[in-house]
Amino acid sequence: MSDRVETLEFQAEARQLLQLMVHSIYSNKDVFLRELISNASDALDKVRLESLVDKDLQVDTTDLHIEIEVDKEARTLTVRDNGIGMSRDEVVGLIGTIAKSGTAELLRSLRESKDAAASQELIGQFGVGFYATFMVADRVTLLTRRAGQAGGTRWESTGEGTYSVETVDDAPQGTSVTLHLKPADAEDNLHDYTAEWTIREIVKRYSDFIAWPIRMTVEKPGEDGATTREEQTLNSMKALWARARDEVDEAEYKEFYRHVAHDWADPLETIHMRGEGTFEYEALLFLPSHAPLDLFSPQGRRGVQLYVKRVFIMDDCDALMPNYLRFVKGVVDAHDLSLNISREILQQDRQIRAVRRRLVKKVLATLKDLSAESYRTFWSEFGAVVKEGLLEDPDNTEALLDLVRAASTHDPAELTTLRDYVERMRDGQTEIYYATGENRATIENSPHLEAFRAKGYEVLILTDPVDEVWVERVGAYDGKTLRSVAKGQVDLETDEEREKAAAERQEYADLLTWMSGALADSVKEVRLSTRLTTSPACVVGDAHDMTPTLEKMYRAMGQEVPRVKRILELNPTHPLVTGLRKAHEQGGDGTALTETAELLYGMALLAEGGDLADPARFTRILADRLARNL
Ligand SMILES: Nc1ncnc2c1ncn2[C@@H]1O[C@H](COP(=O)(O)OP(=O)(O)OP(=O)(O)O)[C@@H](O)[C@H]1O
Repeated sequence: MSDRVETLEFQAEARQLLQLMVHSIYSNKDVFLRELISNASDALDKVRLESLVDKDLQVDTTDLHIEIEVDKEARTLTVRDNGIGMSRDEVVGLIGTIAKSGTAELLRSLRESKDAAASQELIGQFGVGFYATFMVADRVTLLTRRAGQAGGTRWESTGEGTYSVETVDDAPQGTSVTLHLKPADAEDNLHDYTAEWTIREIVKRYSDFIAWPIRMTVEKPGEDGATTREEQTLNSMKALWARARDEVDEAEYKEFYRHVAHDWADPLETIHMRGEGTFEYEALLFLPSHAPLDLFSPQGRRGVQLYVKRVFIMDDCDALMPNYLRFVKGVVDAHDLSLNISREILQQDRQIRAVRRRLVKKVLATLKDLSAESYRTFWSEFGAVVKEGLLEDPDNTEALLDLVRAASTHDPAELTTLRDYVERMRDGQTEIYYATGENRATIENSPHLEAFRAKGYEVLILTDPVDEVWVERVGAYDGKTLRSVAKGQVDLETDEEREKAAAERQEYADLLTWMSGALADSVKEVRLSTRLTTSPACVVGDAHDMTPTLEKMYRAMGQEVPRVKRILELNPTHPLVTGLRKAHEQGGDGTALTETAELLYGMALLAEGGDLADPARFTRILADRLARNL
């Protein structure tokens, strides 16, 4: 029946990824088998779970397994499972499309990266799954039937732009994927995937821990010279997390990590623990060595799978790991839960909450004990996420503050801990100074830092968007207030300087009153500064005002926030400011004075990397002034 066959186009992003696979940018082609086995294993997990939850589902789960079959003559390799299978719509939706978040970014990064090794790394982070088959096959056929449904679906493609889907009457439940193999090519790392030992070796290396039997019929020489055929299970099927730590070697942990994390790189650290007593569980968790592309995407994949007595229950078990540790990957196998447990019930469960608290403590303790080098890697990849914990997890504030690393004016290259900052604090210094902004260069050149630098005070340089928020929320470290250099009054002066400042305030009183009026639309006050040594002016906030970066951040998120007027501070030793005072005293031209005030305010905004409200007006006034002085 012709209406049963359809030729469809791959979605644009899928097509681009396939191109990469067909032209095989990834040198380790063997991994295609791991990907197929991994998908089959997930499909078996799902059918077992569905049959437990839905008693009416017509499905035989007595012999769930994966089968590998080769045909040397036809040069095909088939991976078959009797798992959940896919409906026709699912085949089109799941195989013809890439719904994964981060795909667009991945493709953009791949286009921009000229270096082959970097491309491999990127694609490895993303995990190409089923498409990896096109590295080794020039045609792939998939036959599948969803558990509980009558008809099946046959899908086929050469990986070049289109695929066909056909409804078929009879297909066994589950999925079989048949690869029409490209010729072996040792130079291109394309092995002969019809050779028994090759398959055996790949399965052992990548998929030994898979909890379902992976079977293959192998040939054995019989006694009389004839060959006999026999079915063998290729994997040991041992759930890694249930084994004692000293019975698992590094290579096994790494492979398991790749399976759960869909990451082709090695983990940074492995945490294998067991909870005993009233609520028993085993946990095998990993800290990745690099951030996934979707780390900051709300749809991003999160880390921990929940099993109950070896039965897979769910991916992304958010009840077990807080959002700020979403990069932690792994498995928790809880012994005393119902198989029908739902996400909502898990969130409420007292014991699960206790497990989560222990897991969090363990992860934080592991991070604290990482070697300096590993921690550096960790912090550069995940620091911005861990700092979210300072907003989300008040119970662990202290531990989290000890994990924080920040750039500082103390050292141009090395990050510092808060503890080390405190130890370096000067005599009489009671506060921890920090500056926030988009990048180090802008912050370092900002006028706000001048007096701190001149007087030798160390300032932390915070450039992650979350920094603005956590410093406010936490407020202090080790009893020392965290104080922004761009907010409130700064008091770094000696008594003598204080006296001088009081006299200056008298002198400048008229100018300040007049300027506060002239700039009333833009600022709430004009005052003299104690933080400037070289710049004529800067803008600062009141101690509890929202900063411009935060204002921008909220607006970008679509939130309406009131515009916060800031304070303009003048440097009473700068010739432009003293000159303005004199001109004002002598009752100079009102328009010219107002324009000078505007220029001062505009320069202060520019110096901190801010935006002018009316850049055209600023430029015109400036150009007029320069022209008059030529
Ligand atoms: N053997 C199978 N049985 C049932 N569904 C499958 C099977 N193979 C693939 N699928 C479905 O197709 C989807 C896409 O598979 P694919 O391997 O491309 O990506 P993935 O497994 O989701 O992620 P990753 O790329 O990280 O491995 C799967 O999520 C699954 O829903």
